[in-house]
Amino acid sequence: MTNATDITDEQWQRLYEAALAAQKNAYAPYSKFPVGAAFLMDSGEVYAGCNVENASNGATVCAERTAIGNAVAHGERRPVALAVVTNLEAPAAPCGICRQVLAEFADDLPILMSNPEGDREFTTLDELLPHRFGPRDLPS
Ligand SMILES: O=c1ccn([C@H]2C[C@H](O)[C@@H](CO)O2)c(=O)[nH]1
Ligand SMILES: [Zn+2]
Repeated sequence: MTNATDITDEQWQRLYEAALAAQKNAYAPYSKFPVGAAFLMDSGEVYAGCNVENASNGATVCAERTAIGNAVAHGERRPVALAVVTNLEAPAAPCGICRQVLAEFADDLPILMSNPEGDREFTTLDELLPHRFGPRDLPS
């Protein structure tokens, strides 16, 4: 199982920079809360995304979900690390919907939560979503 210590400082830095760059493209005219996210996949490739809001609030998509969609659209399936950048002083964790979406593609996942100042906190999907319902729970 991949954990934060399996990811090198260089890999975390690369992910952070990709998430920070994507955050600059966030479409967040309603919340004014831009978010960037970037996944390192088992291929070694990095895929980023940003939140894309909508005048119909419920149609808003979080950065984590546009980023995983970007990875999946490139044929990738297995994320090994995630970095999320928000403008909060205390870096924010992915929302509940995104946690469930992450659980579709990873059993566990080290997650870096950061901001443009470079403050860093680490968590994992296991910590954020214990006792989850996932693809393994469906009858085959
Ligand atoms: O982890 C998070 C939390 C929130 N948002 C977005 C959704 C919405 O556009 C804005 C405010 O909730 O932030 C994300 O992209 N990721
Ligand atoms: Zn979310």
